[in-house]
Amino acid sequence: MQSAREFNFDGLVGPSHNYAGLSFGNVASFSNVKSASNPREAALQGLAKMRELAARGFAQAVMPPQARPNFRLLRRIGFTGTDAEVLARAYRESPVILACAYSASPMWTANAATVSPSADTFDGRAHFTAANLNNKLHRSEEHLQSTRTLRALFADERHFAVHQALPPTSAFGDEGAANHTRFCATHGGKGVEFFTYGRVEFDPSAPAPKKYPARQTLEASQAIARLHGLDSARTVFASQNPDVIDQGVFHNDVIAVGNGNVLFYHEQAFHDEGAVLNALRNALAGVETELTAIRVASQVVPVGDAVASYLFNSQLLTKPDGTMALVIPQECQENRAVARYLEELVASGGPVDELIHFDLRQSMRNGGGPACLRLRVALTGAESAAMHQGVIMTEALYETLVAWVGKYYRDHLEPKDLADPQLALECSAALEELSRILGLPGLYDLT
Ligand SMILES: N=C(N)NCCC[C@H](NC(=O)CCC(=O)O)C(=O)O
Repeated sequence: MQSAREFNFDGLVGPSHNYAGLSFGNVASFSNVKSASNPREAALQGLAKMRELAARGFAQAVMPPQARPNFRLLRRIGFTGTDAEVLARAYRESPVILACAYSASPMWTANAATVSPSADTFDGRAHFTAANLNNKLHRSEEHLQSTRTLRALFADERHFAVHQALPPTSAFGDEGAANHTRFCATHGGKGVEFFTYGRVEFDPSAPAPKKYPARQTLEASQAIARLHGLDSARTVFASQNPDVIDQGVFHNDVIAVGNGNVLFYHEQAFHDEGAVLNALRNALAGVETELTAIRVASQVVPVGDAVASYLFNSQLLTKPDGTMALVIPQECQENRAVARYLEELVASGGPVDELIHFDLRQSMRNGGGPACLRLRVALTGAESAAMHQGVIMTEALYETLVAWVGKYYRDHLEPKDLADPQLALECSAALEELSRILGLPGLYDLT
């Protein structure tokens, strides 16, 4: 068995970060619609998290933002003319579609792809499938750039396979790693891949939410397991609890997180909690690992508090000494039930003995916590040497990116600002420089 480390690829927030209320079913996105955003602060908050985790010795990398506005989308739906004319007409006729074309949503890289480390796959390569995100217009074209970015970062086909997104139809609704967790004894050893879904396209009698959309289907999860060549004995599929989707749990990573042999979850997360635990225990027995389940009861933390604080949208990270730290948003400290629970958790003598909290308010107001902002990629030594090195977070890269943000980002964006042609020019100048900073000259197809 080869040893491996888990890299967290955090999304760098793009210069057009704004609040447009585009995600029906995501409570924060809906409640902050049309409020003013601060893209500069958003990017700096994300960078501060990356810097701190890198400084603590965790393997940390950065995933670049995507080109905005998405002129390709706007032109394809009939907004023609010069760039300035396209923006003016879109703003006049459909400001919400203009907001979709401007969304900085690729910052939530947990939704960029599903990743299976090489220890789990049939051909011993790390496999990635870009997520089609076809439930929401503003996210439905991210996969084009995500595939391009992943192929630029993981170009060596001896080590990596990057699959294009699944067909963009509701049967294959796929939201990437937000509904996927891997359990293992060590990152380099064989693991159990755990897929959660909210709906089954071809079984109308299967559980499904009534009020909000289920973004992930069983069919999509199964397709990814097939593409990645996973062993069925070490793959578990589980239905989310549709009632919690209807309370704002639009991705499973809003109600559960896993790392190593630990599943940290709310008792209402799954449709059939007992069956999920049994399936995970059985599959883990095959890799000689015992599941540690940390279950949070509704009496202690009601679902509403979990959604408001993003307690479970935390990163559970294994420290060099083998204990785990929970990376939480500061909203967890501000919620009484959650803060009390967390005090008890770290004092309990269990695997989690440290809390690391961050101010991620700008992202949180769109429903994106610490776990949304990162894509986990477990890599062996040879694989991490083969990936593009320019995105690995170092103190020097941090300083460079802070200066870059200071040069290009606004500190105030309101809906009316999206009509300003100057903003589009600022965004494209910023990305042009960023691709030079990261050493990825062909990263963007700006034609
Ligand atoms: N849980 C995970 N992994 N990711 C969070 C994604 C948040 C994102 N919000 C948004 O896209 C809001 C955009 C707006 O309303 O302006 C979404 O709903 O897809």
